[in-house]
Amino acid sequence: MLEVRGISKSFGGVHASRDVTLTVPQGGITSLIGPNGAGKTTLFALITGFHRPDSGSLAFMGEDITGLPPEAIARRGMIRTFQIVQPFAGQTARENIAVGAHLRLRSRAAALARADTVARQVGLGDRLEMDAASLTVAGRKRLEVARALATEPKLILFDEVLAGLNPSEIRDVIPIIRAISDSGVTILLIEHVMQAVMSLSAYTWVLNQGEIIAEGIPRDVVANPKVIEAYLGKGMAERMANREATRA
Ligand SMILES: Nc1ncnc2c1ncn2[C@@H]1O[C@H](COP(=O)(O)OP(=O)(O)OP(=O)(O)O)[C@@H](O)[C@H]1O
Repeated sequence: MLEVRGISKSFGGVHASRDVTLTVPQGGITSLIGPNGAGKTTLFALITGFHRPDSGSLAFMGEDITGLPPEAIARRGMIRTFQIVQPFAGQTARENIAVGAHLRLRSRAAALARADTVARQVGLGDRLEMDAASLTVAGRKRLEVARALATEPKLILFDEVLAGLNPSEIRDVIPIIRAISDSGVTILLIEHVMQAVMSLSAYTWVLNQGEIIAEGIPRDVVANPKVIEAYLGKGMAERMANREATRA
């Protein structure tokens, strides 16, 4: 569905993406993990046209999308969410979600009706009249998901939709993500909450310093010494390996 081929991007001397190649299959949920600063958000921004790659190419649904702006990519059916949700203050949750719906619907009434439908899908049906700025963090995260869904995407890139939520809020949102996937929308998520990565995603790529260092089913990937080293640092990874060896 999405093919990322040899994408690289530097900011000054920082190689935020180094020759990243991956293919997201149609249907289901896959994920992108990696320590802070690994280049996950940058890769989302490159895929969805917010940054231009220095080299490499992107194809979505079999068509080249390299260099297209975000709106053109969204029209083709690929949308991202943002880690920091910034709703339009002074507008209701319904109006905020309708902004997404306007990508495909010109009529105000149709966009507002679509907003109502997706708000119910994400459990915001009872907060449509609230000023979006007064939503809680969990409410804002749902709003961001709804705004993306309102664009009628084929593929959604979720950037840490669970960040900042408490365990019970996370438990509430996981079934919503699963239901979106079951409705036929393909999902690629960036997530630090490992429990969610393990329970939701069928396949994961691990980024470190802009590079993919491992990929596979999450259970195997989190046991990979290279991945443990990337998260914990070399010293800690070696100590863990020694402890395992002593136990065996
Ligand atoms: N616009 C930019 N200008 C300069 N440097 C940038 C820019 N965007 C990202 N970077 C740098 O690129 C690297 C990757 O950052 P990125 O935000 O993609 O990582 P991340 O894996 O999403 O991190 P986190 O998990 O903390 O959100 C970092 O070193 C960051 O400082």
